[in-house]
Amino acid sequence: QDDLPNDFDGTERNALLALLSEFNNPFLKSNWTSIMCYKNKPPYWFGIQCVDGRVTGIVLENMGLAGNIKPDALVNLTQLSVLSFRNNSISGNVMGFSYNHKLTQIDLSGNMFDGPIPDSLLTLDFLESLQLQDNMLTDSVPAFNQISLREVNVSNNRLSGPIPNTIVLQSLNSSSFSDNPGLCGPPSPIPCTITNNTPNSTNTHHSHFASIFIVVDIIFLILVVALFIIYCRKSRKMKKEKKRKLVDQEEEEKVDKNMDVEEKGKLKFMDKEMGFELDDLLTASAEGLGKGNFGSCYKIRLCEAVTMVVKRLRDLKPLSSNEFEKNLQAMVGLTHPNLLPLLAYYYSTNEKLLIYRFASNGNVYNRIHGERGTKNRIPFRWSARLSVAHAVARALHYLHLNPISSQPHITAAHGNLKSSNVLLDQNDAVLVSDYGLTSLIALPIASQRMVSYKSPEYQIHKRVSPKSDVWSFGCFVLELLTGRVSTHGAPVGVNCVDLGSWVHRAVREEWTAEIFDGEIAAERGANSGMVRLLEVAIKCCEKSPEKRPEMGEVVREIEDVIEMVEEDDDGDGEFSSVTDYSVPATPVIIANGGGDGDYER
Ligand SMILES: Nc1ncnc2c1ncn2[C@@H]1O[C@H](COP(=O)(O)OP(=O)(O)OP(=O)(O)O)[C@@H](O)[C@H]1O
Repeated sequence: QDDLPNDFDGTERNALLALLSEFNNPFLKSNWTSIMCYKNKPPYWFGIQCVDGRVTGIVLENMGLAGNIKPDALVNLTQLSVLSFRNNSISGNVMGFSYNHKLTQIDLSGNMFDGPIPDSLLTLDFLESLQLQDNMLTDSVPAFNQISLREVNVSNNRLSGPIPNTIVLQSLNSSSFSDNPGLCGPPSPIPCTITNNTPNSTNTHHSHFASIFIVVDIIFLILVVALFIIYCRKSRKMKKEKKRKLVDQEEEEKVDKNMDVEEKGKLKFMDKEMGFELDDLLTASAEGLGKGNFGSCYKIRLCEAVTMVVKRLRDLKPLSSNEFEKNLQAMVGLTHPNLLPLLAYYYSTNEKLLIYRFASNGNVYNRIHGERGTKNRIPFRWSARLSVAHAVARALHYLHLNPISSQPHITAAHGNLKSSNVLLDQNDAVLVSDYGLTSLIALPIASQRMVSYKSPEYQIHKRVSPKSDVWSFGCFVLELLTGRVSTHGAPVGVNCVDLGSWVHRAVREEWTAEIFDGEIAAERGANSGMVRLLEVAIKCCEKSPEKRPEMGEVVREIEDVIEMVEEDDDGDGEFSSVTDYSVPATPVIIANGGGDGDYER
């Protein structure tokens, strides 16, 4: 098996051979033959890195490669993480990177690339190093601002215009931008001056105009000079005064500006200072956790014991700093053991960040669906699922009892409850995240992307309420019970099921036993508890909000189920941990395989 070539349909091999044909390099031509990569063996082709038979790196440095690379040369190399053509003689425009989201390092330095730096580089969320120095690149520097980006060098090119005012670019050394005659503004020492270059035709027109009135101008000038001489002494005194005032004013403006920069550069802590600042987050090592509906999350390791998560928000309403702050400060005082607390936030015109503690055992979506069918799968036991349902119900109940004060108009307290927003910390404590953000998001975007807005009442009456959270909770519990991916919150491209309709149909047609995830259905004595929890979930998913229970009632019903399960559990009463490695007991009833939905979206 290990020796099998794994060439991913040959598309990656073809992409590399297309590159080879551009370079016309005899050594590569003789080397890049036969099988490119074998599964679990080092790659056979020079300069190519593979993992599991997929191309993850192209490193062809100092090889005298010449020729042009096509703009779409990399589209089929979707697993690419490292790309280096350093010190060759490659010319033409830089290729596009729109399909290479895994790229972390790009080095095209020391070539003859010309034309603009492609904007597709801005979409690489995990890019850490970008080396473009010593080329002939023109136009402006794109507004790079990926948090992961630690090194950028565009020196010795033909770039021009002001360096964009992004946190990432502004934190670089001026040497990263040196030797670009047209580049200006900080961090480069060359200031940007406003040029008033009038077009040629206008110049001609002006000179013609000037020649007609030249005599008048001269007479006027003589008069002015005469007047100037007469009033010279008096005006000198006035000028001095004016100049002193201007200097004072400039000094004041400078102080204001510095204060503004200082103000912008600070994190606002919700409760207490945490002993780190924005700079610490920006300079520490960062790892992408994933892209959500409202931004990307990064894991930032500040030191051995402290790991934070920075959520970089996008698609927000246009909010002023005060409005943004007011919305977040309204969450101060929300404390519940099952709510992930917001620790700090950051606002500037271009950047809005939220800072949370890192929950090291990941999210419940991965816990339910991750590693299915592999030996790495850790069974997610029935009692652990019941504990998660209980904790999430308690968190929602707490949110419903403590509405966020600045948001009386936002009636769904969470608004986006789904399994990827339920996290597990190192002790498997359940932490509901992403609450309290509804008021930051414009309604059209919220209605497309947030779970509460997928509820029947929003579809029909364009209304959400705390009962929409109850509906989202019902869908979440159905996901826990069935092991099937719910439509509401499934990642793009994953098979999923409208669980509410699917379960109703299953109950109506009396194939109830097939509802439960095979992994839990096989557990001894679990059935009656699972059926009770299923009934709770079905009630929560009622089409009419009025028929759904309040969260307090849901908590009580789940506690009844827990009590029943503990009694049935031969008196041992121990609930398994969410990451329980123990093997399930004897199988009892038929069940689905979990994971792959029969009904696609
Ligand atoms: N504090 C945290 N600790 C650990 N993982 C986290 C933390 N916050 C977010 N994540 C993970 O980072 C990834 C991206 O999270 P994010 O909230 O941006 O997107 P999402 O939950 O997939 O969708 P949405 O934007 O709709 O909430 C998810 O896998 C999420 O579980």
